[in-house]
Amino acid sequence: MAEEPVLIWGAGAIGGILGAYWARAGRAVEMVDIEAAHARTCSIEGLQIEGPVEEFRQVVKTVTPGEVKGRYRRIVLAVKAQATKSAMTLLLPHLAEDGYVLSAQNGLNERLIADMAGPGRTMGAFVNYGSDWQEPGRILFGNRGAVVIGEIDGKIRPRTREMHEWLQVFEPEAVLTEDIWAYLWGKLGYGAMLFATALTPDSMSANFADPARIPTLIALGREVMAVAEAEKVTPRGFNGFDPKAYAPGADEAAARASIAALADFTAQTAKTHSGIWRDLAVRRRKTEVDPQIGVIAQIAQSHGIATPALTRLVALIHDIEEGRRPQSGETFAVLSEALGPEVPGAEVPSSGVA
Ligand SMILES: NC(=O)C1=CN([C@@H]2O[C@H](COP(=O)(O)OP(=O)(O)OC[C@H]3O[C@@H](n4cnc5c(N)ncnc54)[C@H](OP(=O)(O)O)[C@@H]3O)[C@@H](O)[C@H]2O)C=CC1
Ligand SMILES: CC(C)(CO)C(=O)C(=O)O
Repeated sequence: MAEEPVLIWGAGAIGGILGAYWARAGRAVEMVDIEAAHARTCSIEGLQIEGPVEEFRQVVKTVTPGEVKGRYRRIVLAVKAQATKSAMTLLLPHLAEDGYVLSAQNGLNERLIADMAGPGRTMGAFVNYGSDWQEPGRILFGNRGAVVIGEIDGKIRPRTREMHEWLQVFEPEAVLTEDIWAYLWGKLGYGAMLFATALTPDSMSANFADPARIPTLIALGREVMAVAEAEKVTPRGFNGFDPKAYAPGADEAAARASIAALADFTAQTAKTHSGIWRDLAVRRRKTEVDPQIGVIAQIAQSHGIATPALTRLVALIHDIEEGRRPQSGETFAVLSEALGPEVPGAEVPSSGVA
């Protein structure tokens, strides 16, 4: 009997790459995407993966949500966080009773997926490879990065091992964890910094290497790690992000060493700018700031923790989304200002937008 396909819901930068690698390895995989032209190209001419990691073209059967038929036991969700609810509404009729949704996203989407599908039908993943959807049928694979999979209750089941093995087809160093939340919170710390880099036109690496911006980047990491601690999560590190370096009371030198490692890691990718920067500067659309960063500020409030940098960051990203501010060094300086004069770089330049 033919193997039952894994369904990837969202065939963009993250989902499309998984689909292309799995199909190339002969795995049964199908994809769903709302971009009809992209779905058509992936199905007929093939999805072109390009960039320094590997270049190949691979046909992967891809349909639009309205064309999905039947039920699937294994669905990988790879849409932006703000599309999670609408994508889940569309996919739930196609999720088998004994199936599950594996989130391959940034943020705490597993919470919403568990609310909608049930905790028993939810699995988590943390992904840190870098990729950009370029146009229908073309994705840039900029760099390899950490890939981790785990159950939201921490228990490793046969299905977890099965999907770990699938992920290893794509990333041989993929990790199977009993604490996926530790990685997701680690990525939230790094993610907050990435949102700050997107306030500017500069590359991720240039931001991490800029002495004037480093104290603010560290402050963001610290705010997220303080909230993680209040949530009783001990974040795990990856690709230069060392969560202990940003923990309450940690040494400043450790945080600076982690920022230097992030400058180095992000210097070695063909994806020079974050997905957030790309949403703002290239796709001209809303970012994941509310479900990814706004949500941390909300959780912080429930613990009575102040997060001035995260709160200001959310407002500044909204300003850029809505055309009230440019992506500029001045906009970054407004973020630094939220931290008070003791943080270097906090003074807004006279030409800046207050
Ligand atoms: N790209 C990267 O390097 C990394 C991304 N991530 C995270 O991975 C997640 C996915 O991001 P990424 O792959 O970059 O995003 P993309 O926008 O490249 O891909 C998502 C795809 O899903 C489509 N889509 C949107 N809504 C639906 C829906 N309801 N049903 C089916 N398809 C839909 C999108 O179409 P449309 O564009 O028209 O909305 C798009 O083609 C995000 O949480 C991101 O933060 C994590 C690590 C790295
Ligand atoms: C930078 C990256 C690819 C993580 O490495 C990311 O998560 C993003 O673009 O938002």
